[in-house]
Amino acid sequence: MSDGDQQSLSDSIKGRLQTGAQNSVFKNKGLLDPDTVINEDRIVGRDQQLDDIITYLRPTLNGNRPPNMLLYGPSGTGKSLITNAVCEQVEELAQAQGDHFGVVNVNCQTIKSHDRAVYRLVESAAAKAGVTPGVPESGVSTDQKLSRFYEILSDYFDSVIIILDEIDLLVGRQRDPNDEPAYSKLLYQLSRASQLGRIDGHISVAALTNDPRFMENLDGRAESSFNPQDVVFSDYDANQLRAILQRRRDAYQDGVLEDDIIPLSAAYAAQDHGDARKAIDLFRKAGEVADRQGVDTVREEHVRDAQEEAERDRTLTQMQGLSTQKKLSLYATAIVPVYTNRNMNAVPSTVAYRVYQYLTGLIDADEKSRDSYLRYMSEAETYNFVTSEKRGRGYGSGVHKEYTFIDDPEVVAETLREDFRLEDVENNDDLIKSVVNAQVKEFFDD
Ligand SMILES: Nc1ncnc2c1ncn2[C@@H]1O[C@H](COP(=O)(O)OP(=O)(O)OP(=O)(O)O)[C@@H](O)[C@H]1O
Repeated sequence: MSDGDQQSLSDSIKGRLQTGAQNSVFKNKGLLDPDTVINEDRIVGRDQQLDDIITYLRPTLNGNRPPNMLLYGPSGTGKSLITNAVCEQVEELAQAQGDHFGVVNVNCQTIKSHDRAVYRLVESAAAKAGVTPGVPESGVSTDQKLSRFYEILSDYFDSVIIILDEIDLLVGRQRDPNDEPAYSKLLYQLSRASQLGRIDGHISVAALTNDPRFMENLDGRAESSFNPQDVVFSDYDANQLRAILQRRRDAYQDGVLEDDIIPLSAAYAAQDHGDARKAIDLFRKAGEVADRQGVDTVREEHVRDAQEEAERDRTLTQMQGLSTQKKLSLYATAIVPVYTNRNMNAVPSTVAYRVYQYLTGLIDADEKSRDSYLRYMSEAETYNFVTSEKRGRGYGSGVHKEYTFIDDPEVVAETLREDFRLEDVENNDDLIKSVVNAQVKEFFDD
């Protein structure tokens, strides 16, 4: 490519990028970003929870220790938002009166062990204090890390709130189901720390969870020393979700939203337990669909498309978490309607199980019994991948089940094939096709 050609290609790319940006239906898309921390004036409702948390944290500003808190409710009901909003204000007021108040925030979702959790606390506290962690991530005991954590808190803060988000997911490596979960041990240590004089200032813990029975899983010692004040967050209804979206309406350009967009996004999210995160995601995705189509208004059909896309993504994510045997059972069932020459929606379990048996041989996996296959498929039914119906095939022929896929079986098969072991299957496509057709023929022509 000559220099001139190169230049005109860059200009054309630049031009297309700029045109795209100018034509977007969004004005401030960041407002609909899941991680954006919004201003208080965009928070809708939650007055009771705000009041409670304000009451519990107020003592901090008078030099007293606030209580521990347990905030629970389904996902997307504002637990993190409200907690962080109050903590931010406490931080500002404390700073104004010359106190050192700190918020140490850790999301436990991906933390695999108690030791890792303690290290994350060290990292977070060090970042807040503007110092280095001062202990290595590995090679020293958990107790040394914990001591460093307490040292940072004592040296740099008068009072600290430790926010442990999704605490119920910090289970740790339990060798035995009766072992104490990592969160129980951590809560015990943190809530005992100031009582035992291991920290000079005040600390209190705010644990956030979706699990209303969280306290039941705590060890007795942890339960009595943690002893939190509860703050309950309930589902939002469609009206509340509507109000939440209304206050972020300026994420869009003026006049691009058709009237039904906000009510429809809110209604879809309300059907699905009233999760504000879902409502906001849907509201944003509808605009993304409109942008992709290059149109300048967001219409009802864009919300419906976005909702379908979201459902599909969720299904696929769930599917990727299945064990190999379950994937194989589902895959064997999905390829029957895809590969058969007949027009077929409902897949007889007899056919699918034979295809399953053939596939286990092909990829050298264990062949499970027919009952196991049926069990795996019942599970697939509870995940909403398929629906099933019992069918008799005439006198003396017994009863079998028939499975119908909720999503397109071709998409299901493709997703599952991405799994490493099912890649082998791809290389034998023609063979599998002929096995499927032979089994279908045998079943229906018998
Ligand atoms: N009352 C509200 N007003 C405005 N926005 C809200 C409100 N409640 C939640 N949101 C928004 O919904 C999204 C999810 O809220 P948040 O993260 O606080 O939920 P959560 O209850 O902590 O969820 P999870 O249990 O999944 O962590 C965020 O983008 C937040 O800004």
